[in-house]
Amino acid sequence: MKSLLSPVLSRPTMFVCRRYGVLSTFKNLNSAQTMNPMSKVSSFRCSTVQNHNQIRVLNSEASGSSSGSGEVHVIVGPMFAGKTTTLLKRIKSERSNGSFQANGVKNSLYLDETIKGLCFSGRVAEAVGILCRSGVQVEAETYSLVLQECIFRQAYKKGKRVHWQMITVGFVPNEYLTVKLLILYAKAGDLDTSHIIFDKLQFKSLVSWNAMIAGHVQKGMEEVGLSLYHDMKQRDVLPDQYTFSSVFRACASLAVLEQGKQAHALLIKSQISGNIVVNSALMDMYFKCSSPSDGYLVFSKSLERNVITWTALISGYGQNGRIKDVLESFHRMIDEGYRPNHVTFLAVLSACSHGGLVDRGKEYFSSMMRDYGLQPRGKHYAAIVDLLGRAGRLQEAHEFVKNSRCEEHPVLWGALLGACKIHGDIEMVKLAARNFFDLEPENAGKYVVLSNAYASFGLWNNVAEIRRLMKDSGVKKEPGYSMIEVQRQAHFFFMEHNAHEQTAEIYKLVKDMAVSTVSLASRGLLFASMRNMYVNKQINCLITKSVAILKSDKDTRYGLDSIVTHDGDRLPCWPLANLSSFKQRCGPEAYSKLEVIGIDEAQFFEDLYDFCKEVADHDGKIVIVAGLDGDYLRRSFGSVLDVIPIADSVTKLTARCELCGERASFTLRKTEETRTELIAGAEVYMPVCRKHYVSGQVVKEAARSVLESQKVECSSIL
Ligand SMILES: Nc1ncnc2c1ncn2[C@@H]1O[C@H](COP(=O)(O)OP(=O)(O)O)[C@@H](O)[C@H]1O
Ligand SMILES: Cc1cn([C@H]2C[C@H](O)[C@@H](COP(=O)(O)O)O2)c(=O)[nH]c1=O
Repeated sequence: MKSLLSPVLSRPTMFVCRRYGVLSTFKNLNSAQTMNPMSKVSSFRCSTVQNHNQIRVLNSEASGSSSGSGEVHVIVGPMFAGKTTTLLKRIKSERSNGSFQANGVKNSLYLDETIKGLCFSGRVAEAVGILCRSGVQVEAETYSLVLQECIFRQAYKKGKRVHWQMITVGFVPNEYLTVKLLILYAKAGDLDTSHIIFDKLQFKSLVSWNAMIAGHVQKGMEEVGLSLYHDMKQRDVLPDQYTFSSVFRACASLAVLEQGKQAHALLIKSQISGNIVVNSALMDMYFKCSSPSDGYLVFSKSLERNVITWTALISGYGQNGRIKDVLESFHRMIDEGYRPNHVTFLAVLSACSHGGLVDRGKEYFSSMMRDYGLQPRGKHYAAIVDLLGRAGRLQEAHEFVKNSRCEEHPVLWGALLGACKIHGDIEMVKLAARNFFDLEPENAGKYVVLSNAYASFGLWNNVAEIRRLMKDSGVKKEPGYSMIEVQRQAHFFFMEHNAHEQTAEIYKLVKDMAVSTVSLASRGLLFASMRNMYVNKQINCLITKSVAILKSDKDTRYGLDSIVTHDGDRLPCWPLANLSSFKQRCGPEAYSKLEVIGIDEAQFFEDLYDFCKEVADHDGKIVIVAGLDGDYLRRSFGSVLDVIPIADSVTKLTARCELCGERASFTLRKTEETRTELIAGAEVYMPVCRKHYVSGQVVKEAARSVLESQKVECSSIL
C-alpha cells in the first residue's frame, strides 16, 4: 500500500464524525496524476457517507484524471459500514450525470435485450420510451420485467403506457401478466380499471385478491377492502400475511376493533407465522382501536422484533397518551440492544411534549445526534418547539427556532404558531405567522393554524379575515376527522361539523371529562384514532447515464434481483455467479453502451481482478467495487484487495461498534461456524472496534475451550 501513495498522501486522514459510516478516502496516484503536482494535493479527500456533494466532487475529479479512459474505485469496510449505501449513491449520482443514446433499435430480439438491460440498470423511463416507440411486440418475459419495474418504482403512468403498447400491437397478456396489470392499476389507485381486469379473471388467485384489497385500503376505501376480504373468504381462498396486513390496516383506519379481532383470530387459526409487517399492522390496529393492552400482547408474543416493531409499540403508547409506557419502552428497546431511528425519536419527543417533560425532551433531542448519529429533521425540531410552547416557554421556543440549523424552517414557525395558541402571546403569533407565511406560501394548512391561533385569542374578526383569504385564493383544506367504533359501528366526527346525531351528548361528556380529569391518558384514548388522510410520495425519474449493477448470486439475503442496503434502500441488479459471464448475458450492443458498472459483495467474485482490469483498461468503463476487505478473522477476503493496485481511489468505511459506539473497522462473527463464506446479517455478524474485536475473540475462545472440556468430560463418563 505504501508504495502506492506519494509521501504527502501516505497517512490517510480519518474524518471522525458522530454519524455512522465514517469514511476515509485516499486516492491512488496513477501516472497522469503524479506528473501534475496539483492533482496530488487536490485528489486527497475526506468525506462522510451522507455527504452526497463531497462524493460527487470525488467522482468528477476522478473522471477528470482518467482523461476519458476507464476507472476503478474501491469501497471497502466491515459489515454495516455503508458500502452498499455508498455504492448506490455513487451509481445514482453517476446515472444522473451523463447521457444515454439508445437509438437504432433494429429487431425485436435486440429490443428485448435492450429493454431488459435498461430495466436491470434501473432505467425504466428509457425502457418504456423505447418500447412504446418501437411499435412491435416483445416477449411476455420482457413485458413482465418492465411492468414489475414500473410497479416497484411506483411509475404507474409508465406502466399504463406499457399496457397501451400491448393493446396497440395486439399482444394478448397471459394470466400471469394480467395479474401484473391488475396489481399495477390497483397500486396506482385506478380501482375502476383494476375491477374490470379482476372481474374478467378466469381464476381469481390469492395474489389478485390481495392486490384488490390492498388497493382499496391504500385509497382510503377501507370498507370496500374489508368487503372484498369477506368475499374472498366465502370463495374459500385462504388469506395470507399480505391479506392480513391490509385487513389490519383497514380495521385500524376504521377503528373497528371487533372485525380486527376476528381477523386476528383467523390469523392464529391459519397458523400463519406473523412476520414483522403483519405484527406491526396488528399492533397498530389495537393501538388505533384504543386497545393498548392487546397491542402490547401482540408485541410481547412476537418472536421477531426489530426497530419497526419497537417503534410501533412506542408510537402506539403515544397515540393512547401513555407517556410513562412510551419512555419505559424506549429505554427497554435500547437496553435490549435495538437502535432507535428517526421515527422512534419523534414518538418519544412528542410524548415528552404531551407529558410536559421539557428537560427530558431536550435531553432526548440532544441524544439523537450525540449517541445515535441521527440528524434531527424538521419534525423533531418542531416537536421541541411544541414542547417548549406547551410548557409556556415561548421566548425559549422562539430562540430555539432562530438558532436552529434546521433546513425546514417553515415547519418550525408553524409549530411556534401552534404553540402560541396554547399560551397566548399575540405578538409572537404575528411574528411566527409572518415567517410561516413568507416561507411557505403554498401551504393550505397554514391558514388553518393561523385562524385557530386567532380564534384562541377571541380575535374573531381576524379569523373571519383568514377564512375569507382562504376562500378568495381558492385554498381548500380537507376537513380533519376522527373515527371510533362503538358496539361494532364506526362513528365519524368531522371538524366543525355537528352532523353526528349524538353530538350534544358527546360534547357534554367531553366537557365533563376535561373538567374531572387531567389525565392525558384518557384524552389520548378519546382522540387516539385521529389520523392523516393523505401521503405524498415523490418519484425521482432523473435517469440519464447508462449503468449496471452486478452482485454475487450467493447473497440472497434481501432478494436476488436487487442490491439492498441494511436500511432497505435498493436498486435492481444482475445476480451473477461470476463476473466473466456478464458481457455475454448483457449482450454486446447493450454492453457497449454501458458507462458505469457497480459491483456489490465483491468479496465473492473470484474473477474480480481480471474483470475490473479488462472493463476499465480495455473497455473504458467506470467500475465501482464495494465489498468486505476482511473476513470475520480479519484475513483478506476474496480478491477485493487484489484490485487496489489497479484502483484510482480506495475508500475505507467504518461502522459503529455495536458494543461501545466507537468507530468499527472489523466484523465479528457471533457463532462458532468456521466456513469463510457464510451469508447472514446481524443475527450472525456485528461490526466492532479493535478493542471489542480482540475481547470478542478472547470470549469466543474461552467459550470454545469450556465446551471442548465439557465434551471431553462427557465422553469419558460415557
Ligand atoms: N453498527 C452499525 N453501524 C453503522 N450502521 C449500522 C449499524 N447497524 C446497522 N446499521 C445500518 O446499516 C446501514 C449501512 O448499510 P449498508 O450500506 O447495507 O452497509 P454495508 O453494505 O457496508 O454492509 C447504516 O446506514 C445503518 O443504518
Ligand atoms: C465477515 C464475513 C461476512 N460474510 C458474508 C456475510 C454477508 O452475507 C456478506 C457481507 O454483507 P455486507 O453487505 O457487507 O453487510 O458477507 C462472510 O461470508 N464471511 C465473513 O467472514
